[in-house]
Amino acid sequence: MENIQLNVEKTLDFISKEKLASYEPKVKACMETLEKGTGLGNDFLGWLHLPSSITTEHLNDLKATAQILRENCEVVVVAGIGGSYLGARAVIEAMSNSFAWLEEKKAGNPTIIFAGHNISEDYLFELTEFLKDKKFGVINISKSGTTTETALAFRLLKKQCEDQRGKEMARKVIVAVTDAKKGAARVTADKEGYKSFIIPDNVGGRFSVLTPVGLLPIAVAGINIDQLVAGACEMEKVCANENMYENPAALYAATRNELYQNGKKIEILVNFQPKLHYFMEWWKQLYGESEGKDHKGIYPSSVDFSTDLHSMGQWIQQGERTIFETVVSIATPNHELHFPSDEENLDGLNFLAGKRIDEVNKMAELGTQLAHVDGGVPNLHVSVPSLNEYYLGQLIYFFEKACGISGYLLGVNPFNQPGVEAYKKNMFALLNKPGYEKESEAIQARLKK
Ligand SMILES: O=P(O)(O)OC[C@H]1O[C@H](O)[C@H](O)[C@@H](O)[C@@H]1O
Repeated sequence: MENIQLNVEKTLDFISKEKLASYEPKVKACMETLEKGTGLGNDFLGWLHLPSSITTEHLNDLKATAQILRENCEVVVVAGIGGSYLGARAVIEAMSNSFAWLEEKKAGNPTIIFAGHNISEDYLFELTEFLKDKKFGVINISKSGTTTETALAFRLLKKQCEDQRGKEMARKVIVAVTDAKKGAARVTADKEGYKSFIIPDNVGGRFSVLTPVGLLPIAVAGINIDQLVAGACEMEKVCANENMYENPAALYAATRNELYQNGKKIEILVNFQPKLHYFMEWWKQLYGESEGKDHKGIYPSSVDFSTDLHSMGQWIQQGERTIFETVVSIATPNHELHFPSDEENLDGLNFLAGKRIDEVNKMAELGTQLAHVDGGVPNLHVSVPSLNEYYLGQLIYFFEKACGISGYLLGVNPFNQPGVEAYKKNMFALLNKPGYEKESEAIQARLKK
């Protein structure tokens, strides 16, 4: 079977081949540091050999739990934020029919919706209203078990589920994915007797999609987790290659770091397939939290083309030349649709008659690549044979491995996120959370100035 392929040819007008080649020993050293666990953040390397360590027994346990939720729920609400949300959403959106959410909700094939990733009163009000006449279940996902957004949504959902479905059924259709011992989500799960799955200590949130954090909701959505893991396993092998040119993760890490050294401070991840929108959101957290620290790091952004060619296309073509693009391109669509011919040809589109829609999309992609490279935007290209679980698994592992290497090349700890705490501290102080008395006083004094 083919694998995903990375092509960096279209960056070579901007960085030298020789300079890129000089990364080979550095990349090799970073890979060794990851393997030996001798680098910064080395207590968070559980993702590195995660795919190949997943057992059939574990997958069966996840599938059995997923089946209980599928059988007993018309809707399953997945509560989580950041790494406890984006991976599941990325895969579920990529693998679902774009209009499935408009169909009637059915037990046996529940609709998945997400909560706990914002603090919007309107969102939560509308969600609780929508759930009023639904047989719903909840997957409560939080590694720390204390994240405010998720805990807030879960308290509302737990109560509503118990009120609507009774304590006994609620116990059946509420599942927790959290730490083995710590945190409020663990305490609640143990006390209420919920089925629970453990997030390993050594896997950070943004690297956790192949743990129950991602696998459980993905299985509940009826998506093949065996294939997802199989794809990741294949990439685990491919991305262990010491030859940089045969290892897409190594080559991607080297190329983007050399571009960064040449003033390309922003990476835009591009898709021509709207189902990949949330995959790009997942990627942004992965790279943003891993590399954006010590006043360094490429700013990860994303666009959905051709939609955004009609909004951000202008900026990309002619704005400040500090950007490069990485296109994730699906080679063959899953469906066939031919453009019809029209006798009157009032719209003048008969030159497209008989063509597949994807042929037009591919010409948009090629035309965009040529235009943007001409306009001074280096272009990396990741070709994905087709959009399925297997290749999503490959993409996930490829980007994770590249992220580890890239962070070490940059000289940061890719596995922590200390900067995220600053807003939380202020919010807790402003809300007078017990334990934040000093901070509350200080922040109130500051606001009075
Ligand atoms: O899984 P949780 O502990 O609830 O954390 C959810 C997310 O929130 C945090 O603030 C971090 O920035 C993320 O890295 C993490 O994935």
